[in-house]
Amino acid sequence: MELLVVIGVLLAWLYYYFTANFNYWKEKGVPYLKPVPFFGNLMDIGLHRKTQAEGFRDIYKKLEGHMFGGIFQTRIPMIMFRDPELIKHVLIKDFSHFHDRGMPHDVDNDPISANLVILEGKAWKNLRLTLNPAFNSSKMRILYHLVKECAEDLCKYLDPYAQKGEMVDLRDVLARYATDNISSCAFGVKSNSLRNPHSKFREMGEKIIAPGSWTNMHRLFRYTVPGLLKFFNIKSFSNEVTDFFVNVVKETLDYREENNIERKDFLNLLIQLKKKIDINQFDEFEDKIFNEDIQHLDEDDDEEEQSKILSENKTSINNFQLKENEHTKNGNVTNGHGPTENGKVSSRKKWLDYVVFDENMIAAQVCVFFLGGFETAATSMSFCLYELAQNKDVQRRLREEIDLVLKEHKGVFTYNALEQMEYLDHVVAETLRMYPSLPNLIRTCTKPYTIPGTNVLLEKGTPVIIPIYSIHRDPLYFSDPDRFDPERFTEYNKEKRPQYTYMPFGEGPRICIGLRFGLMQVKLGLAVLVHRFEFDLCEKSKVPLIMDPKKFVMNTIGGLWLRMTPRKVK
Ligand code: HEM
Repeated sequence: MELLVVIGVLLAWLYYYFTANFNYWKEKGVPYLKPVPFFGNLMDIGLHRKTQAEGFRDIYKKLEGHMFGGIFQTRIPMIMFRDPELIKHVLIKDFSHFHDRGMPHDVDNDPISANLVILEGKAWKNLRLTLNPAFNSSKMRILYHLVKECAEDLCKYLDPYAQKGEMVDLRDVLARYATDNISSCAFGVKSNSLRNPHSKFREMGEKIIAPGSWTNMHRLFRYTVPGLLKFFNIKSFSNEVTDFFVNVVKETLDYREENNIERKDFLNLLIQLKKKIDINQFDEFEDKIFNEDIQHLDEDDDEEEQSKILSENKTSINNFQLKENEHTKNGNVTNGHGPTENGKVSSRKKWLDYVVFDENMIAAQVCVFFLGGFETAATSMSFCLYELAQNKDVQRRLREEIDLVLKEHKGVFTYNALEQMEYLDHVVAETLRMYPSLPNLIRTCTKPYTIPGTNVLLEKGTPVIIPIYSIHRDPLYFSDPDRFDPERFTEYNKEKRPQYTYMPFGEGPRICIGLRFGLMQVKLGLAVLVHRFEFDLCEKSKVPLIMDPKKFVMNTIGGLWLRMTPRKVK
C-alpha cells in the first residue's frame, strides 16, 4: 500500500514536472502547437516514428502563416523561426544574442566536449578564429592530394563490382570511403576501412551514430534534465569511443615527434598551432567579414557573463584562459610582428595566444572533424548517386561536363579541374537541398531578445530551431520541391530566390567550418565515380527511399543499393 502511494506521488510529480510549463507560449502571446505530456510536440520523433526532418516538417506546416511558433521538446519551450528575414537576424544580424547551440559540456571530465561544435561564447570564438585558417582554400589545395588518393582507391575497389554489373550498397561503401578520407586527413592515419569493413575507425564511427547508442542517451538527458549529465558523469561519447580517439591522436603525435615526420594534414596544422606557429594564410577579406560578425562577442559580454564563460571552460589543461599578456597589454603588440594599425594586433594572431593546444584539445578537434566529416559526406554522396540513377539525363550531362573539363586538364582530376565543373556544383547543391545532412540548425538565445517587429521577448536560454529541411522543401521557395532539378542552382535561378532559404551548411559565423573540405571530398568522389561508372536503380533499390528515424544525420534504412556497370561510351 505504502509503495503504491509512493509510486502515485512520484507519477503525479513527474506529470507536474513535465507539464507545468505548457502555458509558456500562450502567456507570451506566441502562436504555438499544443504539446502532449512527457513528449511535448516531438512525440513522433521521440518514439522514432518519424525522422527529425519529417517530424519538424509537420510542425513547420502546422505553423504555416506564422513567422515563428512555439513548441516544446519534452517540457522545454523552444521556438521555430520560419521566416527567412527572422532567420537572418538569428544567424547573422543579431548573432550576439544567439552565438551558442546550448549543448551542455564539461571539459574537465569530458575532454572531447571541448570541441568547436559544442563550445560557447568566447571559448568558441577563440577556437574558431584559431581553426579557421586550417580550412581556407590554400589548405584545401594541400589536403587535395590525400582526398584524391582515397577517391582513386574507391574506384579501384569498385571496379570489379562494376565489371560484373553487380548491385552495391553504396551507402556502406561510401561510409567506408569517407572514413578512410577523414581519418587520413584529420588523424593522419590510414584506416583502410574500404577494404576492411571491421577496421577500428569504422567500428568507432558506427558506434557513434548507432541508434540507441550512448549519444542518444546523452541527447535525451540534454533536453530533459541536463543537470543529470554531470551528476552521472555522462560524456558526449562512451569511454570506449573517447579513449580510442584520444589515444590515436596521442600515439600519432608521439610517433611524428619521435620520427620527425611532417605530413600535410589537419593534424599537422594542429601540431603547428600547438607549437604556436601561426598557420595564418587567412584570406584577408574573409577574415574581415568574419570578425565584423563576431566582434560583439567582445563588446557585448558583460563582466559577469565573461567570467561565467571562462569558469565554465576552465579546464585542468588550462585551455581557454583569456589571459592578458605582454603581447597585448595596452594594445601594444610586442610579439615580433610589430605594432599594427591603431596599436591593434590582427585578431587571428591575438587569439592564437589565447588558445592552448595540448593533446586533449587536439583530440577534441580531430574527433569532431571525424564526426562532422564522415557521415555527412557518405550520405550526401549516396543520395546524389541515387538521384542520378533516377535521373539518367542528369547523370549523362554530368558525365559530359566531366569529360569536357578533363580534356582541358590532360585527363587529370586536378583541384582546378574540379573547381571548373559548374554542373557538378549544381548537382551537389541540389542533393544537399533535398537531403541536408542536418535537417535543423539550433541556436540558444544567450541574452533576452525581442523578436523584431513584435513585442515578444525571448528569455535567455530559449532554444531556437531553424528548420532547413522544411524550408528546402517549401514550394514557396522551390517549386515542385520533391523533384531533383540541378537547374535551380544556376546563377540566374539562385538570384531569384529570397536569401536564407538555402542553408545546407548553416549560415553566419557558426556556419560549418568544414564546408570546403566537405564539398571537396563529395565532389571529387562523385566526379571520379561518374566518370568511370554508370549507376542504375536495381531490384534492391528502394523507391522512394525509406529514411531512418533513429539517425541524427539524414540516412536510409537498409542501405542504398544501386547497380554499377562500367560507363558505356568514353
Ligand atoms: C557535406 C558535408 C557537410 C555538411 C552538409 C555539413 C553541415 C553542417 C551544418 C549544417 C553545421 C551547422 C552550422 C550552423 O549551425 O550554422 C555544421 C557545423 C560544423 N561542421 Fe559541418 N558539414 C559537413 C562537413 C563537415 C566536415 C568535413 C567537417 C570537418 C572536417 C565539419 C565540421 C563541422 C564543425 C566543426 C561544425 C561546427 C562549427 C562551429 O560551431 O563553429 N563539417 N556542419
